[in-house]
Amino acid sequence: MAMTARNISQFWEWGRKIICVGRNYADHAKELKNAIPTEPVLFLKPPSAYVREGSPILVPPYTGNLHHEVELGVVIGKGGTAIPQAAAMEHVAGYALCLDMTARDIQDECKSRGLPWTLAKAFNTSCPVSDFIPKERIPDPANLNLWLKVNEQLRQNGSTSQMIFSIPYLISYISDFITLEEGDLILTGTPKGVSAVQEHDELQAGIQDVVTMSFRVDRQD
Ligand SMILES: O=C([O-])CC(=O)C(=O)O
Ligand SMILES: [Mg+2]
Repeated sequence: MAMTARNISQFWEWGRKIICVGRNYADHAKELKNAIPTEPVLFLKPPSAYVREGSPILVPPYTGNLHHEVELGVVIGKGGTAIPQAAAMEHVAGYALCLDMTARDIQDECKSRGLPWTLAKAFNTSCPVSDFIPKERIPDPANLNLWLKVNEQLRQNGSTSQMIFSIPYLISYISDFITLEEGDLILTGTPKGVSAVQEHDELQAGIQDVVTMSFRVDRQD
């Protein structure tokens, strides 16, 4: 069989890790009554969390409060450990619009019991992802409008200029502890406006004039 070169524009098929940053927007930290972090809050999703347009977001049977979180995803093109902030953008191949689907009731229970967020954040279809956006199409990732609608109603509308920790800072910080590899994805946190979704809802999200995507919500059988 002929070897075919892997194409970064299908990074979700590579089986690489998804590193998520939490509480990176003060307005979202406040709406959930969390303190403003002094260091990035990190958690992971497995690559089995990816879902692409055309397939539904599945509500796990154990949650009664599934939330949307619209986020800018940063796709790593060149791996590294202890990457200095000044070189961080050289490690970026591009971007993707992502949702960090969250079982909020399970997360609340995990928080109160001091347990990890895995079942709240890492279940199948917890990471809907848009087409790959090459880096050249987003010259200033620190000034992008992100929005999300549920059944045509605007729920989230924020700007990446509100991030507490910048993309270069996050790449540098994460790579001090977790080696970044080509094809990894960093979810950079959500602005305010998170809310519950139900079976049969239609979610639409976009990055200003760059990309839009839509997903239907279904119940898991
Ligand atoms: O669950 C949370 O609120 C943390 C998080 O992912 C975010 O801020 O994007
Ligand atoms: Mg999030």
